[in-house]
Amino acid sequence: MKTPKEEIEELRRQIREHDYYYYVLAQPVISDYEYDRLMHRLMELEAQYPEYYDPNSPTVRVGSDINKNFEQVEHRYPMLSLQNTYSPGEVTDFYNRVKRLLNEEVGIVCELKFDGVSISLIYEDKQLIRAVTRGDGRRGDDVTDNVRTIRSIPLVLRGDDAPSSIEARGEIIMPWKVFEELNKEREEQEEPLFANPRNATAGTIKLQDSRVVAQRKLESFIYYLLGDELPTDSHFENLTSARKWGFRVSHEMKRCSTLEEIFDYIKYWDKERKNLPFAIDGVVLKVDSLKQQERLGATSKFPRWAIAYKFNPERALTKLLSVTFQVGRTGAVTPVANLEPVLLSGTVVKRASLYNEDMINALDLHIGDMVYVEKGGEIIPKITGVEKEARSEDGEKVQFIKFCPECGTPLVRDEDEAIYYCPNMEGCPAQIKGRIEHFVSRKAMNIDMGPETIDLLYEKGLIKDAADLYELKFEDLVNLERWGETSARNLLNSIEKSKSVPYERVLFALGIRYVGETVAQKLAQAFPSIDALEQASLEDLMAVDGIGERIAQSVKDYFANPKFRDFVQRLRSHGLQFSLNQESLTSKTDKLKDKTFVISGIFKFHSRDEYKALIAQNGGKVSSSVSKNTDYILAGENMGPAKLEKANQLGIKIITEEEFLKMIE
Ligand SMILES: NC(=O)c1ccc[n+]([C@@H]2O[C@H](COP(=O)([O-])OP(=O)(O)OC[C@H]3O[C@@H](n4cnc5c(N)ncnc54)[C@H](O)[C@@H]3O)[C@@H](O)[C@H]2O)c1
Ligand SMILES: [Zn+2]
Repeated sequence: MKTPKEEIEELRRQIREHDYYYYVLAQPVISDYEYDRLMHRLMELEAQYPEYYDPNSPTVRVGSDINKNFEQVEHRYPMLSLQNTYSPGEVTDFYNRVKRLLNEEVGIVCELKFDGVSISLIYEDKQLIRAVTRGDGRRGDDVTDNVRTIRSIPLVLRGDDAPSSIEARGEIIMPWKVFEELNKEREEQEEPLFANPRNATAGTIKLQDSRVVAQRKLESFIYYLLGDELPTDSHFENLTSARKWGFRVSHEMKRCSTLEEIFDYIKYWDKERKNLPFAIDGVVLKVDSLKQQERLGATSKFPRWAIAYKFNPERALTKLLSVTFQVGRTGAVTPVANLEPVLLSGTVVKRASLYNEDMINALDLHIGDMVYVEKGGEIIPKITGVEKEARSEDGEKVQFIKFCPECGTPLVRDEDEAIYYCPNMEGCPAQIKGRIEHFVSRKAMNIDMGPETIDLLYEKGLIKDAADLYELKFEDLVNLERWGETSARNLLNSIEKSKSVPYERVLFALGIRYVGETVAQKLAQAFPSIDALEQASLEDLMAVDGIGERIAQSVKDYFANPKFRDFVQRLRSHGLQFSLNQESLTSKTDKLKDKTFVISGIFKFHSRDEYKALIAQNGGKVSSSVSKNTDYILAGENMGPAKLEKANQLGIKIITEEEFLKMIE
């Protein structure tokens, strides 16, 4: 049995550890709910044993996000956290307490609790001069350059009645859609996924390259104003005015004067939050009058005039059957939990991501454990806790493997990303096959072969890398088990056809680390041939919009490796496209003379910009909206329904990519 003192110390240590993962690394290893339980237990013990008071305890201090890569700035007014609760009873207590203390009419403003990163914006002479994170509550990181890229944050305040100097506090958030795209991209690149939009935002706002921040499409909401020039005593009214000055203020805030109204608001948003385009984790209740706020004051950690009610997470309890370790094409090893199927927010969950070793250790997982699963958005569910009481004796502790499950090579750990890699790039079958799979995928070379075919050809020794595909012969294939003339011919045709896949997709197909589809397009535009790309210096590469040091370095590393240079050389000798097709880009015809096109949807053969260029080169015009002047709609997959309807109404001809390319042949 632990003594209370030991338990208090242990909790403080654990919470500090989790603060570091959460605030500094933006990679929490336990759920907020678990964290809040630890904190709650610590508060309970500290109240019971006041002799162990410590001014540095996490119960008295704001968790710090300070990062040594930024300059720290003092806050003019301390930036505190919020008292939080999961219990409706404590909301009632809060309401009764402020009424009793103030002993007069109290208005309460209910707001959404945006799940992002808090920011302080300083305006002087109506100009944004600084943006600072909460830091440790007294000083925060100066992230002005990054914040300037967020469209919904005004750089200059508008209107004659806007105060000349003011501090606006709010939340920077990443909408679900952006979050999901970012994670999808990271999954393709085998980079560690962000657990939720809050962590993705926290990671983004602390990036060193503002250009990358700009691409992440962050948004913001302002929820508090400070300064000597505020128009009224009402927090609600002031925020309403702030809209006119150019701030984005949520329309979902509501002024309430009874407990009943407050609970209606809470109930409504507990359901309705699923329909919001961004994450919220609760609602915030604030005393409306600034004078009353001042009378109530604050502790060292939170104001007494506000409370956050947090929603219970949607989670399910199920059994952990086993853990498998998957090796991807970059050698990154990801642990995956196999679960007894369980229903969670409408879908059956069988597998969950375990992210990395730190997470496995923090959860102290054993096979056979009853575990909690939660969903962070539409993506893969994750394990957020273990029901320790339900643990059976014989369940083996889950340990991260030390050797590659595919080739037996000892794994190496990348400390920056807390990820294990199999370093056997050239010999590890999982990596070799993974690279070929990537090479042939639809968005890359679009060669029609599935993982089973790759497996088979690899096992037979017919392919050892993607360049070998171009050396396959009819005789190699036709006698394979369950193959015949047709399948052999189809595959060879598909391979042959891939030789005309444009340069930027070939670049993507190479599988250079961090070079996804979009990056490949940018590189191809900036370096129109592989020779130019190979010769580019780190600075040349970083001069391209959206290419940071990490990507640039990865490209340099790729071409510095003789094995990869040789691989590229072999592909080249087979006639793949290694430069932008200058001829087709400059050739001018008037095949599309006087024709106006609207481009809509997602395309397989060329990018949207390339189609625009092709239309222009052939004498046509491109317009962004459908009107009676439109001659053709060039439609890819998932064309917008509004455009489709309009086109049908006006009787405009809709053509496919294939049809379009025929027109300019
Ligand atoms: N999982 C983990 O390991 C881990 C670790 C540390 C902290 N946490 C989580 O973070 C919480 C503590 O973080 P915190 O101190 O930032 O508190 P918090 O996130 O619970 O609440 C305070 C924050 O809410 C934000 N907020 C959003 N909408 C707001 C609004 N309308 N008005 C005012 N503020 C609004 C502000 O940024 C404010 O700083 C914990 O309760 C826990 O849930 C989790
Ligand atoms: Zn391996």
